[in-house]
Amino acid sequence: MPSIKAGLLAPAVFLLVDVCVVQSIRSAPLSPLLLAHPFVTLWGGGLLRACALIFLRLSWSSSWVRGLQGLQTIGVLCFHCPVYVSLLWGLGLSASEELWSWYSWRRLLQGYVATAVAWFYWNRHVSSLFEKKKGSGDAQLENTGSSVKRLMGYMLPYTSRFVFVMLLVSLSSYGEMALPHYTGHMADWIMDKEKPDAFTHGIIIMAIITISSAGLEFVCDLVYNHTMSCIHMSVQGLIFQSVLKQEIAYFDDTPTGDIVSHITTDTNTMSEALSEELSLVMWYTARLIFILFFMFSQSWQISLLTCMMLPILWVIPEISGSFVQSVAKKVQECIARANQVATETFSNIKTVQSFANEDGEIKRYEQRLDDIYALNKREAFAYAASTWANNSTTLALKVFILYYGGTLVTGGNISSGDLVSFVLYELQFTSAVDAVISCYPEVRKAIGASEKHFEIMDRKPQIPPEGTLAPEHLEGHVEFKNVKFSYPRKDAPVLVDVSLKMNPGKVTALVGSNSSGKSTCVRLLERFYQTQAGEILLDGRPLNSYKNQYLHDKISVVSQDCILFSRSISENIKYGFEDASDEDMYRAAKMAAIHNDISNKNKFPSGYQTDAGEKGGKVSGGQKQRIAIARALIRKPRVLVLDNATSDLDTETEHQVLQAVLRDPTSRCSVLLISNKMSAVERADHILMLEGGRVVEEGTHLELMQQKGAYAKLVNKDNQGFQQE
Ligand SMILES: Nc1ncnc2c1ncn2[C@@H]1O[C@H](COP(=O)(O)OP(=O)(O)OP(=O)(O)O)[C@@H](O)[C@H]1O
Repeated sequence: MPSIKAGLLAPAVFLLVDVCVVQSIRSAPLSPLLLAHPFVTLWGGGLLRACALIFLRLSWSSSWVRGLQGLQTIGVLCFHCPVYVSLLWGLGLSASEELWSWYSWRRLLQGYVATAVAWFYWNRHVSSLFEKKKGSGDAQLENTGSSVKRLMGYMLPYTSRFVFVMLLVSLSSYGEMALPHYTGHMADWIMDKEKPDAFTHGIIIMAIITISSAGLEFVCDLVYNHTMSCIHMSVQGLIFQSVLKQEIAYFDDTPTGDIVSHITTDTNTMSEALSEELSLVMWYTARLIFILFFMFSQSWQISLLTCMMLPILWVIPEISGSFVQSVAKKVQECIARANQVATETFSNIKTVQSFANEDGEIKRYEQRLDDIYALNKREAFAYAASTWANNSTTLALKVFILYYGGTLVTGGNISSGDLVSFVLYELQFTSAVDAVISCYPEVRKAIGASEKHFEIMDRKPQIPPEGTLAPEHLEGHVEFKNVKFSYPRKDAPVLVDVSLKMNPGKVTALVGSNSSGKSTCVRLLERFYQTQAGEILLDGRPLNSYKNQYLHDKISVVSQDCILFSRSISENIKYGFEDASDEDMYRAAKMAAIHNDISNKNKFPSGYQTDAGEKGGKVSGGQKQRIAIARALIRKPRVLVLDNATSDLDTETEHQVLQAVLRDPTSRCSVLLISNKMSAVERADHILMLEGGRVVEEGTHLELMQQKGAYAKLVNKDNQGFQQE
């Protein structure tokens, strides 16, 4: 209650002061000089009113009064009458009555109504088009501005198409809006005995306009939708590109589902909202302009009246709609409570029956149903009242316009045809204004959504720029020098101090318990992350000085979860290396000990053309791993990393693959073997034992077994597990 009082106090005080000022001017003995210049009195009076109210505004603490709204209201209240009278005078219309009666009670009351209407327009609709969201500042406006600029940037290559579309929209809207004009005049032409052909001409013109407008609309929609889908595709492609460029840490932090939904669903929603809503805003704005043009050219008096009555048409559905909504919400809550009783009863049916409380539960449920029934009655009443209120205000407006229009027709100001056209325009006008106002927030929302897309597009991958080295010949020597590393957003270091060397033609094995950091070493070698201290050298040069593409060609990694794509085996082996010859593919498959399997029609019915199935579902685990190894070997890498990639192979096949790789003169590369199978590790040339991110032991299998340290323990544990199995 106090807030309502405080809210009403400002307008009440302003009203009182204003009435006092106007009545003082009215009763003041005006000097003969002023009487001779009524315009000076008119404008001077307005100025005096404004000064008094502005003075009051300065001494008022209410934000509404002190804000822009207060100033606008004062402006409309004090100057609408001087402006109106001056306009009448400027147009050569009779202004004498208005000039001498502006301070009468009737005019004063009319002035307040006009001010209230103007306030409503500004407050409820016009200002909402420009308003910033609560709590957001200039930054958001700036963001929106820059997003609009960026979006325009994507539209720029299609400028000629958009100009064409705008032209078609204007022509089609003009045609459409000219129809009510002709419809109205049909009434005049039927009666016109002097021009018997006018009616037929009118019909022909209307038919031509209708067909042309529909044709233009069709072409316009076609061009517009095609252009928007081109823009959508290019934006989606750019987002995909920029996401792909991000560092691996970005993918660690961002769930894959989010990324995919962002690239597909979010961009789709944004584009659809932008293209659909923007097209609606475009169409209805064009229509609105032409409707206003035709309305004002038909009768400026009824046009002004319609504009003034429009807020009533908006405010009544808003009030009645919110009442219906609040009752509907209560009904939903009541239904939920009734459901809760039913769920509780049925889920605890044994307890209910054992206490013989069936009747009690039925009563409880019936009480809830009674509540719903009572609310349903209220909802039905509210709905009927709201529909009645909406329909009767619309009808009242029409009757009012017809009455006023009728007086203008009988007064000879407009023809009856003009009035009919006007009523038709009035129908279109309300729906066009409604459409523009309801679509605009959607366009803003879509622009807001685009900010997120641009954020991703602008994101710079947080890895140092790639190097320039791409030497023709690479030996494949790898050296980790006192490498220290911890994952982003993870404080504890994963690698504390790791030093290791890998040499061409040799197998270096990395072993250790789970989470000791083995795979992390591989990720660093692939340059997915950056070391925090120490360095990784490839042929004596820092890894970062090599080109990315070159590095990934020369270092091939096969991991345990090797993924095959739903394509042919041949396409899977040549993945990312499509230019490779079939001979290269056979060579790689032979080295990976999979060629014989693929050539066997019982296992692979179409040989290399057999489809691997989704995620390689049609291929066994061991075959999948060997195909993945062939995929790595086809590139003739200088460093081959097998990170648990031979877990599904028996020890003999694994050894056979490694020997083939090491013996082959063209691919005599450095091999890093990470495996939980100690039998596979045994044959490595050099073994490093990792524990807590440190190399705790290193040497050959025999040397390490003799040390009887951590490695020996691991081997013994593995053997025990094997024996138990
Ligand atoms: N992307 C990541 N972000 C944060 N922490 C990670 C990430 N990947 C691995 N880790 C953590 O780093 C540590 C070492 O992981 P790593 O995968 O290198 O161990 P591993 O020795 O290969 O283990 P396993 O034998 O089980 O595969 C683990 O504690 C793991 O939880």
